[in-house]
Amino acid sequence: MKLIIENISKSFENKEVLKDLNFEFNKGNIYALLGRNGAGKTTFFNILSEELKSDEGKAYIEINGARKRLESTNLSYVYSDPILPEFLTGYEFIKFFIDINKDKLDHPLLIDEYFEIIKINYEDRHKLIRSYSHGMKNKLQMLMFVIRRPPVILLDEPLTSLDVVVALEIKRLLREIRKDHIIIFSTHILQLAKDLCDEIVALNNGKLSLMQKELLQNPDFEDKVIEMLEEKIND
Ligand SMILES: Nc1ncnc2c1ncn2[C@@H]1O[C@H](COP(=O)(O)OP(=O)(O)OP(=O)(O)O)[C@@H](O)[C@H]1O
Repeated sequence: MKLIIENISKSFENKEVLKDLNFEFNKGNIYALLGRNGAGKTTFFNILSEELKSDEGKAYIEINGARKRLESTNLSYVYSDPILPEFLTGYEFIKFFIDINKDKLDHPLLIDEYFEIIKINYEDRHKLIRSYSHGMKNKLQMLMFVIRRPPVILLDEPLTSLDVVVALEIKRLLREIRKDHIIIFSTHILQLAKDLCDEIVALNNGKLSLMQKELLQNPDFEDKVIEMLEEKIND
């Protein structure tokens, strides 16, 4: 399975943010998407999830050699600022989410079993989402891909608001499911990229480029990445 990016460009007014992106992401890998503030990482994710239209170019998904347009149903998108129905309880929301997706789910777990995975306790499950902390909302968003297991999972700075225990559990979960998915993870935390990711992709000057894998093993990893991002932005 592959996620294929072909000639994607996007400008806002006269600012060219994404410049003719071409790239292939492969199943079984967790990709760290690195870039400076304002490099266009969220814009790229918004285009993949069809929340934003590209000016040019398209994304495709190739499964068993058959290629089709990437659709929002092929992916789960975990936003850095969770967007959830605040007027429902966590439990009501997950029940609703399972109901609307039930035709697509293979052996779904019980609602409470899902909450066990993300360690939201019994009492909190029945509170309004409005009262949840940022980290709890983030965990609830994560459940959406845990339940639905779509081919492509996009995570926009998701672990920063999670406590260390839950962050570790989510990392474990991502490692466990990676073999069946394409996971792209935007982060500014270089140590996290090093810990969790198989490949590093830089978004710089509107272009995507794969960094050398050996960089992950390099003891000066952080310095090298910073150097690379600085160099590219000054080109
Ligand atoms: N809807 C919009 N209208 C105008 N400009 C926008 C819009 N969305 C994004 N931009 C601009 O596009 C550029 C890329 O923004 P984007 O949020 O994609 O960057 P990012 O890499 O996710 O940044 P960060 O790491 O700071 O979250 C920025 O200059 C931003 O101001």
